[in-house]
Amino acid sequence: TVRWKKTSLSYRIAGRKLPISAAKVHKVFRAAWKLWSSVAPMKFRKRDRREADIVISFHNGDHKDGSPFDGKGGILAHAFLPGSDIGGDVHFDADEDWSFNSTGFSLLAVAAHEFGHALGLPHSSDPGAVMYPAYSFAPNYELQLSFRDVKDVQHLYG
Ligand SMILES: CC(C)C[C@H](C(=O)NO)C(=O)N[C@@H](CC(N)=O)C(=O)NCc1cccc(N)c1
Ligand SMILES: [Zn+2]
Repeated sequence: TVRWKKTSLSYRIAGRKLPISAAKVHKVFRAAWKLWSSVAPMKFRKRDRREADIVISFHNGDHKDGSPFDGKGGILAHAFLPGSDIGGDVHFDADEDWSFNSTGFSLLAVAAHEFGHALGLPHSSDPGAVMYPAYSFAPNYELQLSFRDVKDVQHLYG
């Protein structure tokens, strides 16, 4: 299993292609990190310096990392497992209708899922898990980690 050797990680939101207001995106990402840091001894700090551990960005189609996006629907985002350079980075498909309410794809739900991958978590077979492969809409206030998510992240970092 691949995991970070340190418990304090920095993340940077790169690029200008934010589909929605930067303030809202920052708020959603902080909330998504909080889901994981509330059950594992990890700290996540936003850093604007280049050498952040985790770089988060939005891209359309082929963005030269070997895993091109596919327009609306289908692949929503992907993340690289812990490691240097691109390790831990998270890419969101800029062609999706990202949203904070009931329409479109919930940026919070997808971020929580991708951040799980960035911590080293694979997909989980538990349909209620944030790490379940397929997206299922839940209102933001209802989004929470399943027992399986907690067990899996504590297995890595607990
Ligand atoms: C093979 C992977 C690159 C697929 C990609 C994924 O799992 N990224 O982490 C992905 O975007 N999967 C879609 C599958 C789909 N279109 O239903 C997804 O929704 N993943 C993100 C997601 C978001 C929120 C919750 C869950 N369970 C999954
Ligand atoms: Zn996934």
